[in-house]
Amino acid sequence: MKTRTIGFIGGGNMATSLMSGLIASGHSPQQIWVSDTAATILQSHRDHLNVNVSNDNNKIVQEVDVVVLAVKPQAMREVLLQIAPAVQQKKSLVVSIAAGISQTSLALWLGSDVAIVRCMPNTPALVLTGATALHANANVDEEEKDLAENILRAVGLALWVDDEAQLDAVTAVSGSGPAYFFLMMEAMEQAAVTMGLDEHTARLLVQQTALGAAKIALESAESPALLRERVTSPGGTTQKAIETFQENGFAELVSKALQAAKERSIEMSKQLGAD
Ligand SMILES: NC(=O)C1=CN([C@@H]2O[C@H](COP(=O)(O)OP(=O)(O)OC[C@H]3O[C@@H](n4cnc5c(N)ncnc54)[C@H](OP(=O)(O)O)[C@@H]3O)[C@@H](O)[C@H]2O)C=CC1
Ligand SMILES: O=C(O)[C@@H]1CCC=N1
Repeated sequence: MKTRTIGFIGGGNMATSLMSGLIASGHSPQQIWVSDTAATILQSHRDHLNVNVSNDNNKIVQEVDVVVLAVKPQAMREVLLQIAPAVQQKKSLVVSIAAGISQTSLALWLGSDVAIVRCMPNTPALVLTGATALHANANVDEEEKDLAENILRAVGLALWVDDEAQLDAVTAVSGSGPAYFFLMMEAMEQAAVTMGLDEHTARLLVQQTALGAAKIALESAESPALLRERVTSPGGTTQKAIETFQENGFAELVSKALQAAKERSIEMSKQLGAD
């Protein structure tokens, strides 16, 4: 497929992860554009990523084939009303990464004939290990689907969902998910220091253990439950820890936390969108 130009509106955390991942996977920085309201952010992207920058969102639409919407959900309405005429005139493919902004809202603010892919990526895109689920509206043709998928696949796993409602669950699982693992790592580090390890040793042991567990889980055909059992010698140390987790409602807590994230995604689409 011909290399396309990609423009990010909003140059914050997620756009930085995606741009860095795209460049690391072989995209030319010259084919990437980014806009932001903060001059310091634009300067940093120009200096560190060598991408094209502008403080004019409509300039981004003019310059690129694919427009990626990477502002906070709260800023989305204003930005879309601002770029809608240029998007319609250029017949741009638009990819939104915003949590809780539905296809209905995006189409209302951009125009009902605009080709829109709504997706939910995550920050490990920065290290080409992202996980993204995508949903296309009825205006997106097969070539545009491939185009959107290729952008997200360049930075990790990319899966399509037919039912847009599933993106609320995806947001709760993989969109927010890296933060849950970091929380676990934080807690394990703190516990390790409390037990007498120095901070550096604690951090290295926790990081390598997380990486090792994720690699085994990915490379093995077996379930996490079976992999867990392999570590758990009867009457040994792991059993004591697992029992402590289970007696204190670990699975219920995780379920409750993910449900809260999913409900927040639904609530955001009502508060910030047109749903
Ligand atoms: N962070 C994550 O892990 C994930 C985030 N997302 C989604 O990605 C989107 C971006 O999130 P994130 O990167 O964390 O947010 P950030 O706040 O880091 O980035 C958004 C950027 O957009 C800028 N901005 C605000 N208004 C405008 C405007 N009118 N025109 C151009 N730029 C503007 C902001 O500037 P300023 O700060 O000055 O307002 C900021 O630099 C959100 O919609 C979020 O739901 C999706 C998956 C994961
Ligand atoms: O916390 C948020 O709302 C965004 C969406 C998923 C990850 N970060």
